[in-house]
Amino acid sequence: MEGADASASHKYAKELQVGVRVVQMACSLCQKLQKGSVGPSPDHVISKDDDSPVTVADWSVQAMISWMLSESFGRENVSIVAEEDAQTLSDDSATSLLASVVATVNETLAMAPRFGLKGPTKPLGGSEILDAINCCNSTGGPVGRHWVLDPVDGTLGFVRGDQYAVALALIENGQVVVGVLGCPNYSSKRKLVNNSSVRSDLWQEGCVMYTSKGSGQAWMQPLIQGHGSLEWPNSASVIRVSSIDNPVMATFCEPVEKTNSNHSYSAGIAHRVGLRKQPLRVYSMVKYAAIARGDAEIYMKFAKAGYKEKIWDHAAGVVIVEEAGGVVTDAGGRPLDFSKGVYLEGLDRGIVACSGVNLHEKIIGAVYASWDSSHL
Ligand SMILES: Nc1ncnc2c1ncn2[C@@H]1O[C@H](COP(=O)(O)OS(=O)(=O)O)[C@@H](OP(=O)(O)O)[C@H]1O
Ligand SMILES: [Mg+2]
Ligand SMILES: [Mg+2]
Ligand SMILES: [Mg+2]
Repeated sequence: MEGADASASHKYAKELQVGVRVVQMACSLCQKLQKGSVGPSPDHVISKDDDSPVTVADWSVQAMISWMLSESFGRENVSIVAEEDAQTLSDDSATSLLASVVATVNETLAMAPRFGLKGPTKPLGGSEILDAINCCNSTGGPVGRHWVLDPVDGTLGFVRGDQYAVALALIENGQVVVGVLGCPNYSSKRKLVNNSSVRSDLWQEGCVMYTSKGSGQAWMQPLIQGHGSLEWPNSASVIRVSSIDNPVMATFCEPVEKTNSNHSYSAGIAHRVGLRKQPLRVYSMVKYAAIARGDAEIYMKFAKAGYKEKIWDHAAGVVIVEEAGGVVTDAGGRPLDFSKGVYLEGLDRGIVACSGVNLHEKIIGAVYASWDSSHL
């Protein structure tokens, strides 16, 4: 694997290599569910206590990655902070749901050798799979190593056959040191377009992006197709942020759902800064991927007051954008703090990711100038 191999002597070489491979496996799992070749219909959605959606894909990816990380690094060495828990799946009324997760996970683990990894010698049972999901209950913090996983980020995008991401990061002593972002519907060849009606089967293939902190480079490889002859190690290319720093030419992206980010506030900022293009509304951390790859220059997210951003929604994307040459801060211009546990504690108003300092300064300046008139 270029990129990860090129830095084989690097401190995080093994973490990066395993991380990229398990995210490749997870993307393959999600694509199979989305194509309906395994498990229930991808739009079979269960509502969590906070009314947000979860699917077989979310649980299956979390179980599979948790099992593979434990297998690769030793269960006792692995601390994982992840979005999902297995409470609903453990319920007596959820036997068919659990059966779908068990089948999906085992089918994916059986493919591990194709991705250069070792799977289990026999299929995992329901209790092992529940255990793999439940052991991702670490709360992170300022000391030690913690993996951070969003098994399916942008579940709504996944359900709608649109953009979604598998996001895995490693935090060491409060700093994000490895980031891997799988984007199954974001072609490594085609640009992102503002058209949520484009069906995923027309996107052909997705990509995985990855980096380690301080490497000064971020990489992208196409998805390994789960069929045909597998070519591993796969080709990888360096990605870089856009060089555009004129607001007139810049594209900004933001969440699709108004409930997740204040669209009218970001429109006000865009106007103040002199952005002319329509916002690119994209589900999930694919927004960070678009900045890192140079398909867009600005990402803004202004959640409602009182909403606390979680580390798994940002860790992988932030380090990839930074190493690709970009800047990510809160809306006050301060770096995001991944050392305080599950939440980005102390976050000032929102998140601003930019391809360069020039645009970033303009956006932060506009936030300061406009805050009094905002309605967040
Ligand atoms: N109220 C509210 N405000 C802000 N953010 C919220 C909120 N509720 C949820 N979330 C988190 O947002 C994640 C999806 O963010 P996106 O940027 O993909 O939003 S959007 O779907 O494009 O609208 C989503 O990630 P997933 O749950 O992994 O899909 C949530 O962690
Ligand atoms: Mg969710
Ligand atoms: Mg998420
Ligand atoms: Mg999620």
